[in-house]
Amino acid sequence: MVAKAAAQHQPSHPTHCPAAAAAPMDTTTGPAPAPPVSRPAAPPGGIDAAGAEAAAVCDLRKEPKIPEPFVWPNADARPASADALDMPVVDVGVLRNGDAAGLRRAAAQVAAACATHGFFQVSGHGVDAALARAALDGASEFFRLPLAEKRRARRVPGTVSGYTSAHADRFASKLPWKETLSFGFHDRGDTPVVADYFASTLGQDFEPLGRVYQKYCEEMKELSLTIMELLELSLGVERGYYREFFADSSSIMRCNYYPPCPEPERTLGTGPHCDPTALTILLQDDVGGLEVLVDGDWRPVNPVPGAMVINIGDTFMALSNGRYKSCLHRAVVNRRQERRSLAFFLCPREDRVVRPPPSAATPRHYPDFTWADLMRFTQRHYRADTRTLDAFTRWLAPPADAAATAQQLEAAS
Ligand SMILES: C=C1C[C@]23C[C@H]1CC[C@H]2[C@]1(C)CCC[C@@](C)(C(=O)O)[C@H]1[C@@H]3C(=O)O
Ligand SMILES: O=C(O)CCC(=O)C(=O)O
Ligand SMILES: [Fe+2]
Repeated sequence: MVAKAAAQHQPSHPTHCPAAAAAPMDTTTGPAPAPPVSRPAAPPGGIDAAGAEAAAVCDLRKEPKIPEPFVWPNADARPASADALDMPVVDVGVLRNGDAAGLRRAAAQVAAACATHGFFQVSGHGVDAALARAALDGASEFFRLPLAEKRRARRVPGTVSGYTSAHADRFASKLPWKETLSFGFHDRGDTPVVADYFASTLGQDFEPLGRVYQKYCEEMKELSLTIMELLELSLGVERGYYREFFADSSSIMRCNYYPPCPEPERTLGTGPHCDPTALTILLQDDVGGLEVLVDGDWRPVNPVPGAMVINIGDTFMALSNGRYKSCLHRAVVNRRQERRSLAFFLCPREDRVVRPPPSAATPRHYPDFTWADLMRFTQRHYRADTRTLDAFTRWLAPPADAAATAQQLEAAS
């Protein structure tokens, strides 16, 4: 069974979108975040990380009760308290068909959504329906494999790529009731990096699935760049600024698999968080489970057949200098049905400096940073939650008084 573990300290979650309260960058905020919260060594007689992972969600579906490490605080797991979020389904086809009125409508829909809860859905995206279905079904095919086969792709510590079960190799409490398979995507060279990842990690039998995800990621990138054009238009910033910023992007593809759960009200498939990345394109199946926190209420995002869910992440919130909001969301699970979702996380090239366009840059709300640094922060030092960007900002540049204290301690020693 998953090793018992000390609870991790996590800040409580504000009841509104934190960015909505974003003030100009304040370098005098409190002390740097808690030190890196990594998985404590398994207790004597406990099982090690690999054992914990093996005993995690894969083998637990048959249990009548969920193990303690999967139990989340009520504040995080409290039930949805309102109707589904009424979010626009924006027809992004208007960016290509010359419909000027349609374009103005789409820009207005996106502006209203992104300046509040940061979520909207898109139709007219041009992603082939058969490809989307193959990508979802391919996820089921992978997650149905025996654990030993899935573990051949297990996550390399300190990176985001690979297979994990409940993140039991990283965390010791508040384990998410999910399995995930993540891999990187970029098209800066001629190599089909996703197809190669599947063939090299899972073997020749998985070449067809690797080609499905290679094609899927290529289409996700193209859709991301189209959405960047719409975001430029809706923000009134220099045309091409965001599209060019992500032309050489490095992104993360994540397949989420949420098994049925015997006690869904006590755990979460994915805990409350803001995506640290720039933009997320989520293809979900028809089960439902994604919820967004809006004015203190968890609001379900109902699946719309053929549409894809888009949300702003921390990196784009910084690129818009806080005008568009990266907001708290989570995924709940249920007793009866498995659920699958495919999240394409658009990220800048690792070394690009994240900085808003000149027209939107004063006063600055966030410091310059690179995605490489923010990604490393989430993979090695801080479990992404609702305060990741604030914690990262403090981690990057501790407030002056903290630096002075460190010098005094240094001098006194
Ligand atoms: C950069 C990333 C870290 C996570 C995957 C991508 C974007 C979303 C992040 C995540 C899903 C936010 C909730 C917590 C998390 C640990 C998870 O539940 O998977 C996050 C991902 C991660 O750190 O692997
Ligand atoms: O599965 C979902 O609906 C949401 C998952 C999510 O928010 C994430 O993986 O970042
Ligand atoms: Fe997310």
